Amino acid sequence: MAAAAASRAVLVSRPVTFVTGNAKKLEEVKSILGQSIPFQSLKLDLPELQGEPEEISKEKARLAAVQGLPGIHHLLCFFSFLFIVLVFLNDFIFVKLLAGPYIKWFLQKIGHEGFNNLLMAYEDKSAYALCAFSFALGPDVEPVTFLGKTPGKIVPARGPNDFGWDPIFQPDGYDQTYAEMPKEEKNKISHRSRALDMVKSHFAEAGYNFSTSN
Ligand SMILES: O=P(O)(O)OP(=O)(O)OP(=O)(O)OC[C@H]1O[C@@H](n2cnc3c(O)ncnc32)[C@H](O)[C@@H]1O
Ligand SMILES: [Mg+2]
Repeated sequence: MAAAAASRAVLVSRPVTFVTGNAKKLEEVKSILGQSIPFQSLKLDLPELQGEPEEISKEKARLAAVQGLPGIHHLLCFFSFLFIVLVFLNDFIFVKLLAGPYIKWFLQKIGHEGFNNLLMAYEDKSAYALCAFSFALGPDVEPVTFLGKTPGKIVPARGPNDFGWDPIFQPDGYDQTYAEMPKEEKNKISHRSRALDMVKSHFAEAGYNFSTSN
């Protein structure tokens, strides 16, 4: 497979652009990717779209490639998106009202406690964290999407409150919330690291060969 990748190696002279305005996400992506994929970050004011995770992520990558960096061809660009999707009741409409693309707004308005209060009536507090990265080679190329998922449940907040819903998400098989875990531990099992593992494999298979100075 290495030989196959080498025979179609693509020389990339620019680092990948990771589109985010969230410093905590950036910190995690830096530590998960290490030196494996050279990237720079860019904050773009993109709309928080609604719909299915994969579609939202792809559309944001398209918008980023077209609006964010006009005139640059062969641009490499990521976009990440994050969801907690509650799976109790199997009631998808309810689920979508409570979570997914609305999580940011929801957290701002009602906080961790409000989120838990809403779920009080339901015994099953199952949830999963989902991360979507869409990678666009340029404005005219269909983005490719990678989804990473970590199952768990929603619990009353525990641990430092410095990153979104980390204090109320406890992954399956752990007695700590994401917020209570050491960062390296979260990064081993998180939705984000699972999606980035797929990104890394994709890059290796595509034979991207970076020749950037940073
Ligand atoms: O869209 P960008 O600019 O990347 O930054 P954002 O803060 O809007 O990030 P998302 O749309 O991905 O995330 C929606 C919400 O989920 C939160 N969030 C994202 N990843 C998280 C994680 O791993 N743990 C806890 N909260 C997270 C984040 O703080 C937001 O409140
Ligand atoms: Mg966002």
